[in-house]
Amino acid sequence: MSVRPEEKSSALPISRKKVTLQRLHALAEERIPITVITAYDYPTGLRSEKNDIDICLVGDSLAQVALGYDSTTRLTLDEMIHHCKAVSRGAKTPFLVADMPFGTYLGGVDATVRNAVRLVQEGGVEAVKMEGGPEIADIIARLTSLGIPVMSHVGLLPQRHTALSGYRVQGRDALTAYSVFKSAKVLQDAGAFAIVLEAIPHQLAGFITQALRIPTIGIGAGPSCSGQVLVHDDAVGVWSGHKAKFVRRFAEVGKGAGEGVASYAAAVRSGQFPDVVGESYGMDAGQWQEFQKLVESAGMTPDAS
Ligand SMILES: Nc1nc(=O)c2c([nH]1)NC[C@@H]1CN(c3ccc(C(=O)N[C@@H](CCC(=O)O)C(=O)O)cc3)CN21
Ligand SMILES: CC(C)C(=O)C(=O)O
Ligand SMILES: [Mg+2]
Repeated sequence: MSVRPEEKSSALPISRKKVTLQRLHALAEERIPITVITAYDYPTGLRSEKNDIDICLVGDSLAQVALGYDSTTRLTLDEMIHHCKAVSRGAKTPFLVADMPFGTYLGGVDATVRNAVRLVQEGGVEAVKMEGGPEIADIIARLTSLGIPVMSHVGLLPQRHTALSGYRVQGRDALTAYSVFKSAKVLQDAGAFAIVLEAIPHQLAGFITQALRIPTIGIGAGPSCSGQVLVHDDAVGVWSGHKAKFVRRFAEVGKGAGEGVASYAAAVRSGQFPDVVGESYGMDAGQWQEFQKLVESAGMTPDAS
């Protein structure tokens, strides 16, 4: 299922039909790169809807990007559901996936099923994503068997940054590369419909993509994956925190937005804004006189001298 840049041009006619699992597998088989972007609220969900995104991911990166926490481990299930509700009102056509927040799939199979059901039922998402390897394979198998599709996520696991002593590229030596590959295989066999490969060497990502039946979605994993994902705020240049090496900014919205806010404040301070809004906001002279009489007869003349 690997995708070579020179093969990417033979694109199928873009379908604006609802993206389904079947469609995602067809894209991977045809070697048409799958486009994935995160969304955290209604406007970003709507942006993925309007710009032909295949998968919209309510990533737990929203902890840092949208809520200002210092780690994704701070995000609660209730907070995630709140954001999923907003995104799902905007992103109707993309396949909608939510990250299961840290801790919500670590308390056993039954508790995990309850939490995933809440994301689907209350949050309105179609599938869940979870970070980890063989240690969560039984949970993935259970959810899949119950009809909740699962996207898995290996390589750099942000929810484990403490255990991993930071956000580090994974699989750079033969042994850890083999372990990432084995994990991917086990997760596929457990029933995952796709797998995120985060921050691993491009050769390893290409190898895994060729070896698996399910699509691989890369972030910092090179061009050979079946698809790519980026954090929305990284892609449009809004995120002002740490910029990982794999990030490319496709717009500078943060700069433009900052200039807008600064210009607004300057215009208010200088009296350049606002103008008098005439016409529909106007009061005719007669009504204005009536108003003044009402104020006077109520003895409510202004205090100001
Ligand atoms: N804005 C944003 N973008 C993301 O991609 C993202 C988040 N936030 N928050 C949740 C996780 C955290 N992620 C991260 C965070 C840091 C690095 C990072 O600093 N990577 C180093 C690797 C250094 C190395 O191992 O040599 C880098 O410089 O790219 C990578 C992914 C990915 N996710
Ligand atoms: C970057 C993607 C893969 C993610 O997990 C997130 O945004 O939380
Ligand atoms: Mg995540």
